[in-house]
Amino acid sequence: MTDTVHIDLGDRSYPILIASGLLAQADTFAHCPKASQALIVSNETVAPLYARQLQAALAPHYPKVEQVVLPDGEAHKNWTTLQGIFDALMHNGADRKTVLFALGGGVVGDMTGFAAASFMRGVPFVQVPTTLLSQVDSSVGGKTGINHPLGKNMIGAFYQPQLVVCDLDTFDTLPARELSAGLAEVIKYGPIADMAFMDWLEAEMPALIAGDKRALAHAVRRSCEIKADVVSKDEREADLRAILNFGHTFGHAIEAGMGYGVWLHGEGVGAGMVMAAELSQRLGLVDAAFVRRLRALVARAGLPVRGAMLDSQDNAGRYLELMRHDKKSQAGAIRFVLIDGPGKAVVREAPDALVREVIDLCCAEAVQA
Ligand SMILES: NC(=O)c1ccc[n+]([C@@H]2O[C@H](COP(=O)([O-])OP(=O)(O)OC[C@H]3O[C@@H](n4cnc5c(N)ncnc54)[C@H](O)[C@@H]3O)[C@@H](O)[C@H]2O)c1
Ligand SMILES: O=C(O)C(=O)C[C@@H](O)[C@H](O)[C@H](O)COP(=O)(O)O
Ligand SMILES: [Zn+2]
Repeated sequence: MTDTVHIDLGDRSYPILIASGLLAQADTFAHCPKASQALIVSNETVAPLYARQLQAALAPHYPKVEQVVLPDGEAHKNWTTLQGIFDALMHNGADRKTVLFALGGGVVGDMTGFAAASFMRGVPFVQVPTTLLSQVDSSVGGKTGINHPLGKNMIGAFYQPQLVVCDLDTFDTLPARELSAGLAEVIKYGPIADMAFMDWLEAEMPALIAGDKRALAHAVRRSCEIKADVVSKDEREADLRAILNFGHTFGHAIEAGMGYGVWLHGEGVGAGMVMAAELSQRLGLVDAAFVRRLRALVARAGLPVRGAMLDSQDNAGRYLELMRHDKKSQAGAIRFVLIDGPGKAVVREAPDALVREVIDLCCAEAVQA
């Protein structure tokens, strides 16, 4: 049975379909925009696994279905790879109705969405996420873009897909490290919005790690519900949507500071959530027991609970330098997503001295789960 979560954005509303076997069924795509051509955008890892199935499912709906295969990895989330999508569109004679299908994880999804937002000033696109992370987070909500060497997702656009298709069977081929990375974004929804979901995650973590489809289906559904609710209230991150950035201020600094692809996005978010929780505690917003609880859950998901060392001379200084580029910063002041009591997030500044204390503590070898 297919679960459907609706994201309510007026004329930009769309459904998120969640089930096993969706990718291989032509019916899944019956209500996609009509066009003379579709372009599947995937990468060298995912295309050999799933592009043939998707091509067959799209064939009854589009006279021509083309493919472009990108290099794999966060290090390729840049202008050069984006140009490859535009080249494929131009060489295939794409027009304003051509539909792009993003088949892959968040890297493919973010770049395909940005290509769709900008090609001919906007063509439709569909998200077909194949990682846990992309099903629970990146395929939903319309943040698209590429990285700058100094900062994550610095260039992009808000641009919503027409449809999101979460086929749970794609988890069958997902490496364990990528499953854990996806669990970071799942865990995030508990402290910021739903402590009952955090209780559920604590109980079901062994099943999730083992790839149990029942548990994963619930995690995808509940994550999409929470994200859809937040995005529908604040599509372009005027205020509320920033809570979805919990763990990301530190995490993005780790990704950029280590070099894109060394730490996975979800790994940065895992350690980043622990660091943000430590900072929340120092500001008197949560108690030590809550921080311990979150750290233990992150560790049980197979994620790092310590930050990376970015600079042997002045590690905290390097974090601060990178975090000043964060999109939430205002007038040079870094704004953090903090936990203001379990299940509630707040976005605010923190004194540099406290931030340094947290970085020094969390990047030291002694910190254990
Ligand atoms: N737009 C948003 O709201 C949003 C939200 C969260 C994350 N992101 C972005 O998403 C990216 C991370 O996404 P990700 O974790 O999916 O990483 P990813 O796209 O790099 O995919 C992870 C790895 O798994 C491979 N893969 C994908 N599906 C597979 C499958 N079914 N079987 C086997 N291998 C598979 C990929 O080829 C890749 O090597 C980051 O760039 C992050 O900034 C965006
Ligand atoms: O959708 C959002 O809003 C998020 O913040 C989700 C994050 O998980 C995601 O990594 C997002 O791309 C980060 O946004 P950014 O604006 O900090 O680049
Ligand atoms: Zn994220």
